[in-house]
Amino acid sequence: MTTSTRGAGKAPAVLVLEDGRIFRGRAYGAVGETFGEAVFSTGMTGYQETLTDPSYHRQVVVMTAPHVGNTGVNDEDPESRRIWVAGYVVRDPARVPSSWRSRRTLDDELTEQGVVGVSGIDTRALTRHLRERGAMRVGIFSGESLADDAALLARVKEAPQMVGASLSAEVATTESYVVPAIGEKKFTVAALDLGIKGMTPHRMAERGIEVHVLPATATLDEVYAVNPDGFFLSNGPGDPSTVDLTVVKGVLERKTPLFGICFGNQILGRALGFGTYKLKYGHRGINQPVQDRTTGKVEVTAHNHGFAVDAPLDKVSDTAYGRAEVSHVCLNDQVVEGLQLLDQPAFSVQYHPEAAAGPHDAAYLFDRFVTLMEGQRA
Ligand SMILES: NC(=O)CC[C@H](N)C(=O)O
Repeated sequence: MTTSTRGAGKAPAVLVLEDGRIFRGRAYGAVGETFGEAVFSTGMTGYQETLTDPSYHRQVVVMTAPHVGNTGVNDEDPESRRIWVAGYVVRDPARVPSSWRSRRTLDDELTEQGVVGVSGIDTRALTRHLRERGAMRVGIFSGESLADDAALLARVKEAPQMVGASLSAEVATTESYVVPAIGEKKFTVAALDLGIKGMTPHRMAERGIEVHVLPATATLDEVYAVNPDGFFLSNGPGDPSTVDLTVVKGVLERKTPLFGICFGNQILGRALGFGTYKLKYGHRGINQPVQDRTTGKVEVTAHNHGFAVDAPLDKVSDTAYGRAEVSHVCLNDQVVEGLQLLDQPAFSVQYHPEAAAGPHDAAYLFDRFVTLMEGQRA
């Protein structure tokens, strides 16, 4: 969806929302044009992790934090091999980054990777607009010879919608690979890569898990070929209603311990027979309060989701795989943030316990997965 050229960093740029609202600023990163779904992230830090999270594929991310790029770009924090956001919107980019880890400026990195952005616009007004009207399609256009606004708006209206988009295959690995356990190997996990972040297998490896990361298209036979103690469903971009449920249902039938994160939670939900729906503007950021309904504890958590599971909060549901309940809920809006099965070892969360970036409150969920795998062996 993106075409771009290098250089001309301060060219005029225009951001056009599909409802006709327009913001004018200056080019940030590559000069050119791009289209996607406009969403906002409330994370004050962690922009490298956000940019490289494959779940942001086809989304134009608006940063509510007014200063972005202050710590530059380092080689340690990316969550995948490239930047995935379709476009980037900031108020006031840092001109001089400062960090002992910084290797280059964020502007240079965006330019290098051909990511079209815009700076110098009122991101607070834009965020309030998206909050009131909901996430919607957007285009960013920059360069010296911009077409008139009506022509740009017509192009935005031709861009694809997020509802109905099947995107995992565009971001996931095509070859399986192994992330070795750190220290003594205790378990083997088959992880379906629907757009996995690098920190996720690392969090498992830290707990003695050897993680076999499999392409999104892996079959049930390929999952069981690695002789897994557990099965993991990753985060990922797109609409969960487009995902084929054959593999996850096969895993549930065999009662293999299962853990899912974000897209994985939505897929587990659908496999259990719950619906998924699009939130008005979603949850993105690293400061979202979630209650674990099992313990009553509240965690501050990292989120990036535009869809959610439609499951009853007030009762246990009977599913094809036994009883299921909502284990976690977002305290801002009562959105379902986790599911657990009561008759077999399977659970998932809608948010990001791998915490890259984000607070580490939810790290215990990886320990829960280990406990389920231990229970299955005992
Ligand atoms: N981070 C994710 O896994 C996102 C899941 C899904 N694409 C959503 O937007 O809700």
